[in-house]
Amino acid sequence: MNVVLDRVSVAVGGRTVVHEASLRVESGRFLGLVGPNGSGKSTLLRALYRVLRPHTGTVRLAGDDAWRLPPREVARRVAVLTQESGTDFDLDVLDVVLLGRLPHHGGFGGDSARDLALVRRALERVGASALADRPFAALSGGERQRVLLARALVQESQVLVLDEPTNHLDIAFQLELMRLVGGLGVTTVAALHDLNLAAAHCDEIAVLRDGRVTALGPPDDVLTPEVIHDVFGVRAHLLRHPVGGRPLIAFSDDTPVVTPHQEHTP
Ligand SMILES: Nc1ncnc2c1ncn2[C@@H]1O[C@H](COP(=O)(O)OP(=O)(O)OP(=O)(O)O)[C@@H](O)[C@H]1O
Repeated sequence: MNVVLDRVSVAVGGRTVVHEASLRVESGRFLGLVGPNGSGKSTLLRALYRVLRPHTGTVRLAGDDAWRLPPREVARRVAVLTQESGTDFDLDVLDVVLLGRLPHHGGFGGDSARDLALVRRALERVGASALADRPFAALSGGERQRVLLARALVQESQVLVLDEPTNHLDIAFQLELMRLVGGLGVTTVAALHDLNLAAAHCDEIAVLRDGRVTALGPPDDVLTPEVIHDVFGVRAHLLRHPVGGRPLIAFSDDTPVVTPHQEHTP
């Protein structure tokens, strides 16, 4: 299922924070959204998964305007893993993951043997089977993140939206999550802070700056030292990963601390 954003502008708190953003993610491709804090990544994603209505532009899922589709249909098409995904559930882990099946049912009580089998399998895939009967609220940040990924997996959607999915995760599970998501074959849009994870796993990268898409393309074309310096205000060196040759970015701390909006003096 392809995802197309066409000149999407979104305002929050009376201020436009995403300006005419256009993106196209082909079916099964993985787009990474990178950019400084406050550049509008989460806001753009919220417009995509139908939480914040753009004031101009369109979001299309397989050609259909996401804001004209019934919310349940969007929930069937798009699974979301965000930072704020329900940290206040008063439910056991198994039930939290079962919530991912809701878009496929009329409400609670529709859990079938297939649903439970999907939930068990998803918990296994994210290495969280042992947590199944624990209260969700009592889990660590990384354990919660795994469970919420399992919830997204059981949704069996064709589009996956991830907002800083590797937050809280140990390095092994960061890599596992990216590998797992990359192997699902679903269209994925992920806001990522780790440029090396983005370079290693994304088919394409969109760089947001002040709510505008300033660069878009394959990691090799986009994650250049020039773009990184321009957007993040840090000096970067482009290396090659010894295994596979993907871009590997090393940062130097010999640049003065500046915000990307300030003038840089050479
Ligand atoms: N509910 C809100 N009310 C007012 N302003 C908001 C709200 N949500 C976000 N903003 C502002 O919109 C801008 C974009 O925020 P957003 O969370 O989309 O950025 P981000 O790129 O995801 O940031 P980060 O990397 O820090 O998570 C920021 O200036 C933020 O302060």
